[in-house]
Amino acid sequence: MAPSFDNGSSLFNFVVRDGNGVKGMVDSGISKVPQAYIQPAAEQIDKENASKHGQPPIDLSRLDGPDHDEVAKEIVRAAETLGFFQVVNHGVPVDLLESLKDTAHNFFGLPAERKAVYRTEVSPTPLVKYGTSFVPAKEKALEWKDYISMVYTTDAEVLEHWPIECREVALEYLKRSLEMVKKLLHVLMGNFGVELDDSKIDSLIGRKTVNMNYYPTCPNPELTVGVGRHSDMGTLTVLLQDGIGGLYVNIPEDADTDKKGEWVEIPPVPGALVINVGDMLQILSNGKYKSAEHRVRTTSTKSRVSIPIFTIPKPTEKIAPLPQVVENDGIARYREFVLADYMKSFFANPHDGKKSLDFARI
Ligand SMILES: O=C(O)CCC(=O)C(=O)O
Ligand SMILES: [Fe+2]
Repeated sequence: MAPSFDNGSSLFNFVVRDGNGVKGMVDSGISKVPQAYIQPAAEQIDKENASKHGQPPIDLSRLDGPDHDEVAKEIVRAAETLGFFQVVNHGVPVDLLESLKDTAHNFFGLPAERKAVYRTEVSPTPLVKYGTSFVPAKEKALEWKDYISMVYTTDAEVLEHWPIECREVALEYLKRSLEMVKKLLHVLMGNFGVELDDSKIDSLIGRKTVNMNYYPTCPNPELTVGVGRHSDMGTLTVLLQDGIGGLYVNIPEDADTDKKGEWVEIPPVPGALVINVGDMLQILSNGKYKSAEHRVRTTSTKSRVSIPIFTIPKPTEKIAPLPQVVENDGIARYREFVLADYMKSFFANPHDGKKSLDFARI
C-alpha cells in the first residue's frame, strides 16, 4: 500500500529506498505535489514568460561538402555563446530515435521491482544504476524524475549487463552518436589547432554513459522541476528529447545580448538531436566554450522522456586547459586535476547551476 506522502520519511522510503520512483508515487493516485517536491519560488519555472531558442538546427551533412567551413563556424559559434545547439542529418537514423523513446516508456512502465534491482545499493553490476532525483539524501526539494544510467565498457559487457529491455537499441544509439560526436570534436578542437588522433579522442571521451530519463505527469507542474539548474559534467552531451518540450537553457552572463540571464526553451524538433557543451569542454577550452546551465520543467498532461549520452574523459585522466589556448590567452583560468576527483565532487552535491566548476576555477 502507498504511504502518506505528507510524511517526509515514508515518502523517501517509498520513492527512493524501495525504488518505486516518482512514477510509483504518481501511479498510486496522488492529487497534489507532496511538500518534498515543492521548489523554492526562485527555482520554479515560469512557463508563460520564457522565449524559445530561435536558432535553426545545424545540418551536419553539410560538413562533408563545400560548406564545411561555414558549418564549422556555426558549430564553434554555438559552443562559444549558448553552449547548446540542435543538429539534423546527424547520421543517427530517425527510426532508431523513435524506437529509443518507445523503449524508454516501456522500461519505466515495468513493475517497480523489475527496475529496483538496479538501485545503486543492490545493482548486480556497477555499470547500471536506477534512481530518482539527483542526490535525494541532500536535496532541499526533490526532482520530479526517475532515471536509469548505463555505462559503456565493451560491447560484450553491455550485452551481458545492461537491462535486456533496452540494451540493443541503446547501444546502437551510442555507436551512431559517437561518430557524430567525433566529427563535432574535430571541429571544436580544430578551431584551436588541436589535431585529433584516436588517442586524443579517447582522452576527451574515454567514458560514455547512456541515460534514460522519465518525467511522470505532475499534478502541479509550476511548483516542481524535472531537473534543477545544472551544467553537465563531461565533454559533450547528446540529447534526444521527445515532442513534449520543457528543456530550458540560461543565456550566459557574458553573452553579447540584452537577454543575459534569461531562460530560453530548446524546442523539440522532429528528428533532431540536442548537443551541449559540458564542464570538461569549458575547462579544456579555458572558458571559450560554454558549459550550458540548463533545467527541465514538468507537465501535467503527459509523461516526458529524454535520452542523453554523456561523453567524458576517463576518470584517471588529468584535465587542464589546453596549452594552445592558454598560450594565446596568456592565463589559465582552471587548475589541473584528476577527473575522478571532479566526478566525486560533482555527484556529491545537489544541482546548483554552474557551481560544479568552482572545483577547478583558479
Ligand atoms: O531531459 C532533458 O531534456 C535534459 C536532461 C538533463 O539535463 C540531464 O539528464 O542532464
Ligand atoms: Fe543535463
